[in-house]
Amino acid sequence: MTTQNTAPGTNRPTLVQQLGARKPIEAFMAEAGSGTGGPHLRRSLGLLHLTMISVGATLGTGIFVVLSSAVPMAGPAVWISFAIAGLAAMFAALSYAEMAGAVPVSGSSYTYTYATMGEGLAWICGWCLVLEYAVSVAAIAVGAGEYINEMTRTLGVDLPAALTNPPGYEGGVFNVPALAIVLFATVLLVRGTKESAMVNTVLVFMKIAVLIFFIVIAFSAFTSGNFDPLLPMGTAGVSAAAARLFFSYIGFDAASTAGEEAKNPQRDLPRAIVLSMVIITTLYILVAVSAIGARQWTWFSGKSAALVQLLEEVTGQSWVALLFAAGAVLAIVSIVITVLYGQTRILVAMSRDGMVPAVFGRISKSTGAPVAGTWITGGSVALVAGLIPLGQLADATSIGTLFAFSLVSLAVILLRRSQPDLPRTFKVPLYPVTPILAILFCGYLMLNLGSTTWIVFGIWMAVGAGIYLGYGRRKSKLAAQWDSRVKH
Ligand SMILES: NC(=[NH2+])NCCC[C@H](N)C(=O)O
Repeated sequence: MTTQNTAPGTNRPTLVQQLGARKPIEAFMAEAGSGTGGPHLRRSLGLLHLTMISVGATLGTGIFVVLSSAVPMAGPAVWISFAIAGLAAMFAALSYAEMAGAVPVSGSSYTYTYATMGEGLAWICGWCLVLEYAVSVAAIAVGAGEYINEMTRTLGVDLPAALTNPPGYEGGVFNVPALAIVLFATVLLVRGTKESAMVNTVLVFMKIAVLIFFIVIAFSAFTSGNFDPLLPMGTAGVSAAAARLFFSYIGFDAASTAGEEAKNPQRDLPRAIVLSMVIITTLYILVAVSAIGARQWTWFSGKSAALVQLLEEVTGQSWVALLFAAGAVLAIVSIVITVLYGQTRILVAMSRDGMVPAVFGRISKSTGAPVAGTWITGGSVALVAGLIPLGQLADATSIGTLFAFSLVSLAVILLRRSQPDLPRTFKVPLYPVTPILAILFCGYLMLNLGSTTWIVFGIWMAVGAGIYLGYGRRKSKLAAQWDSRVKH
């Protein structure tokens, strides 16, 4: 190691210069593609696997539980709430599709922000992504204990609460199912991307099958009269429910973290992102329409597991509860695989820029995966999931996610202005209306989240700023090159 670059020379940028420093897109592409300086990620994913990564990260526990709280808010028009939330998500997804096609590397919104808005916002974005990915995946894994408990109870075995809940929550000591699922995903990811993507694809098909089973059964009890009156809670109820439902659409961006492992990223990433949104929105609206068709909207209020109860009543069978609990566990496993995958790839990109330690970017020669980084990330998430009840932090993930989404839409606009001739395999329709609407939608939903959530988010960002000033600012590769740029 030479001491030249690390010496605090007078040529280093000032804080303001460094925060605004943008890294050229050509530099991202060269680092990602060339494989200089050691093994690099392998290109093994086609359109199906990429789409299933996004569907896997999105289609989750949300849809299994959320109807019970959304139907009383919106009435039979809840399917319109799903459509509105889906539209908001689709606007953001279109922006992701354009950026992923133009800058197909693994850092997702962190990279897009670095290229268009500078290091400061890029770090903030990367730190928000840790909320969206690592923290949210731990929060989701925590729910696994509940469903596994439900499954074993149907089979006549009652697992001790001490082993299925985090400490301080219903007599819990350690949430073993949460730990086990995260470790399973970690081991799988260490073995290789292709293997993980294959397992994920199978799991996604299974969870889609459970939802289709629900849709078919519920439609068999369809009564069109249940949709009259359509708007008993007024249009305000419909939009409040839409804000609540947005959570169930988060995750479609996961494919954009696979930029360096896609066989044909320019073509397939935009397609995978848009396709996954179409699949998810269709399924959600069908679930909502069939559920309301089967039961009057007032029936849903106060039922925590409305979908399961509905199936039990319509079929008269109790094993459907087991099927649904199994569906929820499968959903959690595939979310954990895909979201953990995304987090490790974002960290690979950040480590290349010096924003996080180099160990996160070390790719194994034999598996082509960032093995050390995956163990560190998976191990930490597993411990957090087993030990910490994540209530408040989980809510803050929505703000972090929405913030990252709005940055991506802003990046679309900035990049169209700064590099109009950059090859783009996908362009958002109705530019600039679509990205502007996406930003407005995200901002509106952020404002709708409670004040405690904002405080938690503020604390999270303050911690992030501290880490940047203590680490990223000093280690930034871009700032180090600044030195040489000025010298030569
Ligand atoms: N990238 C993520 N944070 N994915 C998980 C989001 C939660 C998922 N949409 C659900 O309904 O359960």
